[in-house]
Amino acid sequence: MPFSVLQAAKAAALDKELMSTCGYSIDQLMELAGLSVAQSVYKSYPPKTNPNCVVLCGPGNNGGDGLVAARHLKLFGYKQLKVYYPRPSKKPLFLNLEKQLAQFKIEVISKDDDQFSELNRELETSDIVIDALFGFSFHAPMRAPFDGVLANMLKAQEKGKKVVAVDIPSGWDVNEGPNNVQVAKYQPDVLISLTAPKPAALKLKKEARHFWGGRFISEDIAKRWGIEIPDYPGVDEVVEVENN
Ligand SMILES: NC(=O)C1=CN([C@@H]2O[C@H](COP(=O)(O)OP(=O)(O)OC[C@H]3O[C@@H](n4cnc5c(N)ncnc54)[C@H](O)[C@@H]3O)[C@@H](O)[C@H]2O)[C@@H](O)CC1
Ligand SMILES: [K+]
Repeated sequence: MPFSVLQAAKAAALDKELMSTCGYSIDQLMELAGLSVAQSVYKSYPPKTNPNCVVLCGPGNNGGDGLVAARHLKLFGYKQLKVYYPRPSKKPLFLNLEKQLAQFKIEVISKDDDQFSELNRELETSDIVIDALFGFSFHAPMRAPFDGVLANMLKAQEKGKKVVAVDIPSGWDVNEGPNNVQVAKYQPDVLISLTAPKPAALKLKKEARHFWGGRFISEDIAKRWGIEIPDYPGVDEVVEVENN
């Protein structure tokens, strides 16, 4: 099915509305976002054939979605699971997510050298790389160390690793797509759009798979914001949509 899109400013405003007048907390939305990501990964690259996964987490809520997804992926059966999180947040929500990962014995790597040795070791042994670096609050150009993280992720993708992007491929302009030199060649293999796809999703390569996740919008909100909610199958948190 084709999809309607939500401009960058609207996506941020809707996010605010959900967490104010609608009564949601960020923890709730992030949990459902991360679960959507994990379900999309499972549908695209099941653990039986792709058991090794590294989750690259940025400093904001997009990174938080990645931390949640890692926990669900462990429960879904991914054997070798690592989190690469070079600028960990000190906010209680994020500290708690890290504690939860520790309970599941999922290693979180927060230190590295200039050569990104730790990152590259994980990329080397992974089947799947989850890009949870930046979402709808990103503004180019990408600063260190994330420019280097992204460059190494792209090299790994050239070697055949599968890249799954959370909400927006990191570094893409939310409205325009890959419009700057750092990400000119970046195309994820899978994208999970949260709440609703942003205009950048229209720039996905034809072969990419695109899932719509974040099943937390009521019909009233959807109508008010001009979002056509897709038909989620059964109890799934995600639905696959056609590339426009
Ligand atoms: N309602 C929704 O749609 C929900 C959205 N969530 C996620 O939250 C994301 C948005 O989160 P945030 O607003 O925290 O923003 P992001 O996670 O997109 O990024 C913000 C962080 O990136 C840093 N940053 C921005 N530009 C940078 C640059 N050029 N170089 C280096 N660092 C840079 C900022 O200082 C900040 O720390 C969404 O994309 C989605 O993934 C979910 O967690 C919850 C539900
Ligand atoms: K991302």
